[in-house]
Amino acid sequence: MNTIDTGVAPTAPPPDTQPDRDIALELCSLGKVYALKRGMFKAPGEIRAVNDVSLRLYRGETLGLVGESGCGKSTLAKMLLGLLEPSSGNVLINGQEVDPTLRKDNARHIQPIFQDPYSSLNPRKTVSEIVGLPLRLHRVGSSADRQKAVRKILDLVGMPERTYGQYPNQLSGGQRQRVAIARALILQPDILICDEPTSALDVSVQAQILNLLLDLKAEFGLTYLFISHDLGVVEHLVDRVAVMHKGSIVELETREKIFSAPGHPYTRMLLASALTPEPGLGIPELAASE
Ligand SMILES: Nc1ncnc2c1ncn2[C@@H]1O[C@H](COP(=O)(O)OP(=O)(O)OP(=O)(O)O)[C@@H](O)[C@H]1O
Repeated sequence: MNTIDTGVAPTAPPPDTQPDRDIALELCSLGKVYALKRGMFKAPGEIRAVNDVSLRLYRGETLGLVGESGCGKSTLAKMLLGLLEPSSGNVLINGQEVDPTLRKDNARHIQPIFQDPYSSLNPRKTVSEIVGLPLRLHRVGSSADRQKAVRKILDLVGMPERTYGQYPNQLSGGQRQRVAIARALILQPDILICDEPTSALDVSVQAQILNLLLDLKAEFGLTYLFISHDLGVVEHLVDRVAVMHKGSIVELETREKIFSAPGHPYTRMLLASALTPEPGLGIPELAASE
């Protein structure tokens, strides 16, 4: 997507308070400033990548986070996962503050699915080793229990048994993403951070993976933060949408409201500039198998 300059200064949406709902993930005035070193052509400085973001993910919902490239989506995701320390504010998972030094503990509650399954899978490990590794690291069960759990989850994500001993380079793109999903789920987290999980895949495979994510959410009652610049995909998947612009959330509304009556000028420009979804992304009807 091209850079859009609306000339509109980000303004915070009204506070998100739904007192009767259980909060899975809460971001409190989260900020990240990257320091820039002096280069040959540039003076030292800083980039405010995420600016005072407060958001709640209610248990069982899918919240879409949309915005053009460079608006701070991945920086935000990394802070939620404890992969990057916030410059200000904090993150609460199930009411507990995330401590970036306790990444292993966080991993039991929140897991990522990234855009490129190839680079996120260890090329020297087999499918079952990759999926079983979190269980070994967390010392869950006996070796036999772990093998059973790995087979169960691989079956659930639609991986054929013949692939269990294969390496990532022997798999299709869609299969690699299925393995990444199985690995994300093996510790039974409550929350998945899906950062552009289908944008590296062919359109037909995208739909299968999105269907799979929908099925898994229903089966395990998961909460998703679904980060995407593809508004066509977001419209099919999410309950609410947070629109991010220049590091700030400028609008947070239900999917219906965002797509039928967007309130912020930036949201309107984003929708106007979005490409029409490609044919074949009528997600619910497509089969979830490869
Ligand atoms: N490690 C870093 N050091 C300095 N600046 C960074 C670093 N990582 C990201 N940035 C800058 O922070 C801003 C937000 O980047 P980020 O990757 O979070 O955006 P994004 O919305 O995820 O973009 P994309 O959709 O292209 O991945 C950008 O201006 C980017 O150049």
